Amino acid sequence: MIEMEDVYKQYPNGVLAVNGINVQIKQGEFVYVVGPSGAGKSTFIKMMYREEKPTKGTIMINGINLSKLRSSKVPLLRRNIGVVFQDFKLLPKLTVFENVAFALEVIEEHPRNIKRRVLEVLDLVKLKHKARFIPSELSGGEQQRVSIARSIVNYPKIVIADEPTGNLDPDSSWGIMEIFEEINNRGTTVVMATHNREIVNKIRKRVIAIEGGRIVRDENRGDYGYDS
Ligand SMILES: Nc1ncnc2c1ncn2[C@@H]1O[C@H](COP(=O)(O)OP(=O)(O)OP(=O)(O)O)[C@@H](O)[C@H]1O
Repeated sequence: MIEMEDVYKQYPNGVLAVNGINVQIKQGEFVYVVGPSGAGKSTFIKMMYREEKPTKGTIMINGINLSKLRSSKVPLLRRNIGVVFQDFKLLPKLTVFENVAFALEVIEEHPRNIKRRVLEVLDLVKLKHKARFIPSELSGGEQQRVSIARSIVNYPKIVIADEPTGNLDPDSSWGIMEIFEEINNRGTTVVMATHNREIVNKIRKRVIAIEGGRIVRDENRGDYGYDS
């Protein structure tokens, strides 16, 4: 469960990016976050994985109060939340396998378990056959699939994606969405900020629209609702 109560975020330069948000997202939901550029979508989701701290208000993630979470405990939180970015953020010199294995090596998982789990998630994203490739040898869509594999390798309860199809062509984008749906079908909460109208209107899910740092619409099976 993700819960925000009366959450505000003002950046040091004075911009009020989130202006009083109250929301609850239950375990297993799939939520799109939509809205115009600069509306506060990224700030809203960055606060869920403590990339940004709220200026005011309470954020609870699976019972953990993020405002009270010590910095030393943030890595522990991140292990339970997978994050996917628009620009993939893969390590360029590591192979696909190594990029995905990295998160398990950090927590000193047994090498045998690492291999089994990495191959399992690479199979889910249909990239087992490219385990030895490096990112520059892959298409954008394939690189994003690696980054999704990396995000779920620790069995997180929540996956947060910021504009995951933003750099991809339509075909690759639909492939990425199939994977997110599969992850969600297995019980993982998915929160996705997106500008992709076609996807939001076709694969109907809960839609939270943000404008000027506030939630202006929150609908189950909602539509994208903007022209561009
Ligand atoms: N680190 C920062 N420091 C100062 N201001 C910021 C910072 N990050 C974002 N902002 C500002 O906060 C507001 C909300 O930005 P945010 O990135 O959350 O919007 P967004 O809805 O995700 O936009 P986009 O769709 O263009 O990604 C904007 O005015 C932006 O300029």
